[in-house]
Amino acid sequence: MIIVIEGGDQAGKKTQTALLAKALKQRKIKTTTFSFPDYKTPVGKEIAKYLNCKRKFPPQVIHCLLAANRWEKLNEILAAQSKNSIVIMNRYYHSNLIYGLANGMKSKWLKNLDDGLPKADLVILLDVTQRESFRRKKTNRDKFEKNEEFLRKISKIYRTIAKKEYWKIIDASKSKQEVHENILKAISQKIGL
Ligand SMILES: Nc1ncnc2c1ncn2[C@@H]1O[C@H](COP(=O)(O)OP(=O)(O)OP(=O)(O)O)[C@@H](O)[C@H]1O
Ligand SMILES: Cc1cn([C@H]2C[C@H](O)[C@@H](COP(=O)(O)O)O2)c(=O)[nH]c1=O
Repeated sequence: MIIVIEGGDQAGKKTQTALLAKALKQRKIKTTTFSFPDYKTPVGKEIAKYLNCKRKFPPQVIHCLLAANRWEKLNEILAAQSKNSIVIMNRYYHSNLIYGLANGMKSKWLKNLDDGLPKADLVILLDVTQRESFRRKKTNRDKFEKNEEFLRKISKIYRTIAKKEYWKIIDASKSKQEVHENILKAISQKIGL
C-alpha cells in the first residue's frame, strides 16, 4: 500500500511522515519512507540547484526532472512493495501535477511524466494556507516557496484537485498531534489499524 502525504510548503509533511512511520512501526507494521524530491540522486542535485536559484530551467524541464527523480527511485519503491511494506511518500507525483498546473503546464502532459510508477492507494492532503506557510518559515525560502502569489495558487489548486480526486483533506493548521490523529483515522478507515 502506498500512502502519500501531500501539501504546500511548510504544511507539516515531513513532521507527519515521521509521526506516521513511528506509529505504524509501533503497531509492528513494516514501513518504508520516501521523500520527493530526493536531493541525493544525480537528478535530485540538479533540482536542488534550481530551487536554490543556482540553475535556470524552463518550467517544462524542471517538471521533467522532478518526475525523473521518482523514476530514479523506482527499483527501491518496488523492492519495498515486494517486502509487503507500507510505503509512505512525503510528496509523490501529485506534487508535480499541482505545481506543474500552477506553472502553466497541462494536466495530461504532467500525468504522462509519471505514468507507470506505482500508484498511490491513499492521498492525504495537509491543507495549509499561504499565510500559515509563511508564518512557519520566514527566511531561506526556495524558488517556489518565496512567491506569495504562487503559494496562494498552490493552496487553491490542491483543494480543487483533492476534492475532484477524492483525496483525504486534513486541516494542517491544527496542532501536530491533532493532525497526526486525523491521519491515523483516515488510514484506519482505509485499512483498519
Ligand atoms: N501542525 C503544526 N503546527 C505548527 N507548526 C508545525 C506543524 N507541523 C509542522 N510544523 C512546523 O512547520 C515547519 C515545517 O514542517 P515540515 O518540515 O514538517 O513541513 P513540510 O511540509 O515537510 O515542509 P516543506 O515541504 O516545505 O519541506 C517546521 O518548523 C515544523 O516544526
Ligand atoms: C516532488 C515535487 C516537488 N515539487 C516542488 C514542491 C516544492 O516547492 C519543491 C520541493 O521542496 P521541498 O521543500 O523539498 O518539499 O518542489 C514539484 O513541483 N514537483 C514534484 O514532483
